Amino acid sequence: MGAGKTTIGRLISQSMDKDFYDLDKVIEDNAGADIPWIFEREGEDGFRKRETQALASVAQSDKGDSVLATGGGIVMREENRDILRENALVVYLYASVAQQLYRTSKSNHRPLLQTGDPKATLKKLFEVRDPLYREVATLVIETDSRHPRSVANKVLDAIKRHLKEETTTS
Ligand SMILES: Nc1ncnc2c1ncn2[C@@H]1O[C@H](COP(=O)(O)OP(=O)(O)O)[C@@H](O)[C@H]1O
Ligand SMILES: O=C(O)C1=C[C@@H](OP(=O)(O)O)[C@@H](O)[C@H](O)C1
Ligand SMILES: [Mg+2]
Repeated sequence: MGAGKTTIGRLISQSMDKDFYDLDKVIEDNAGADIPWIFEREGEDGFRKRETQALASVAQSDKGDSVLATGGGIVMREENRDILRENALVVYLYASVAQQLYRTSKSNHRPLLQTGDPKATLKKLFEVRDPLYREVATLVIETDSRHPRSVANKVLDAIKRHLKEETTTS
């Protein structure tokens, strides 16, 4: 949370002239309710079920030609990691816990952080999720000391380099 997935995803989709989806928005549209409401009524489990359904449906309907920003917890389920690996070039936007805390502090739309100690929560989630992101990612991009436009340019360059390497080695 706060790595910049939604912000950077939108920027790179514009630069690449591709459609952009934010999985949280897909979940909200399907549910006709926002994420805090889903967590309140259905708990995290209910949200995760909706998240997997939404990911599977985007992966199935999309021809692999769009940019998808996921929610931060997408790597928690093995099923989701398999879908990502099989259908996408996955970019892990790395942000330190300090940056995550700073960037998420302006919004109260993340139910998991509506606790007395969001820093401790982010730290705990980071310890579990960072290795899972590294396992599933094609590219890892560091975001801490960069503005969104500069992160987006770094992602675009890394994708171009990766695709070029893929064509020269195949
Ligand atoms: N590289 C960055 N540097 C500074 N602020 C950023 C950066 N990336 C995103 N932000 C800001 O942090 C907040 C959270 O970004 P968001 O894209 O919603 O993250 P995520 O979708 O990963 O939770 C937003 O206010 C956004 O403008
Ligand atoms: O990390 C998580 O478990 C979550 C991250 C959120 O998305 P962002 O990572 O875009 O904030 C959203 O999916 C939900 O609040 C749960
Ligand atoms: Mg987001």
